[in-house]
Amino acid sequence: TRTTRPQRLLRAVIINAVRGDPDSVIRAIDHFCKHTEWAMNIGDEKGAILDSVVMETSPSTVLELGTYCGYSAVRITRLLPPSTRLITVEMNPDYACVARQVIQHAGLQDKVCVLEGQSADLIPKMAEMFGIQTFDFVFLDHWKDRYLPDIRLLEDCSLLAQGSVVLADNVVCPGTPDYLNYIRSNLNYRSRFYQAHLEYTRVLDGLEKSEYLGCRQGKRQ
Ligand SMILES: O=c1[nH]cnc2c(O)cc(-c3ccc(F)cc3)cc12
Ligand SMILES: [Mg+2]
Repeated sequence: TRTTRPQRLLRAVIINAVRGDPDSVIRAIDHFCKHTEWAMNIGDEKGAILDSVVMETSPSTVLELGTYCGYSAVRITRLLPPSTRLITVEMNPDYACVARQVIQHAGLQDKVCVLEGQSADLIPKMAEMFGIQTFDFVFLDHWKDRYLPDIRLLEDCSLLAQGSVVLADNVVCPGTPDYLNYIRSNLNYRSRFYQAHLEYTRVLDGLEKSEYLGCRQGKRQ
C-alpha cells in the first residue's frame, strides 16, 4: 500500500474533523479505528479513564512517552489549563510528522511539543531543555520494554515529585510484567489498576496509575 496507516488516519481526521475542535478530532480517529482500520491509539474506553486521571491531577507539567498519531496528546492537552504544556516523545519520525498534523488540526499546536528521539536519551535533558524541575503527570504509552527503565530514569533524574502521577497503558495487553512487579512492590508508589479493554476490541487490557510518594526506604517484603 502506498500510504501508511498513520497517513490514512490523518486523512480521516482532515476529512471528518472540524479544524480547531479537539473533540471532533478524537471522534474522527475513534470512528476510523472502529470502522475502517484498527490503530494503537488508547481509544475511547481507556481514553475516558485517562481523561479522569488528568482532571483529578490537574497537572502543570506533563510528559507523554509514545506519541504515535497524537490521539492521547489531543485527549490530554484539551483538558489542560491555558498556560500548561504537554511534552510528548516519539522515536519514529513518520509517526511524529503525522502527530504534529493531527495536533495542529485540533488547534493545540501551541500547547504541545512533539520531541523526536529515544526516551532514554531525552529524559536526562528534559529539565535543562524546558526549565522544569519535575513532572506532575507522566503517561507511559511507548514500548512495553521501556516502561521500567524509563521510570527508573525519571527517578534518577529527580523528575518525579511527591504527588506526581504516572499512568501506564497496556499493562495487560501487550503487558508490562516487569514494570508492574516493580511499581506494585515499591513503597515509593501507591498504585491502582483500572480494568478495561484493548482499544476498539473486547480483549482485556488495563491502565496502572501510580502516585509517587517521595523517596522512602526499602521495598515491600
Ligand atoms: O506498541 C505499543 N505502544 C503503545 N501502545 C500500544 C497499544 O495500545 C496496543 C498495542 C498492541 C496490542 C495488541 C496487538 F495485537 C498489537 C499491538 C501496542 C502498543
Ligand atoms: Mg497503548
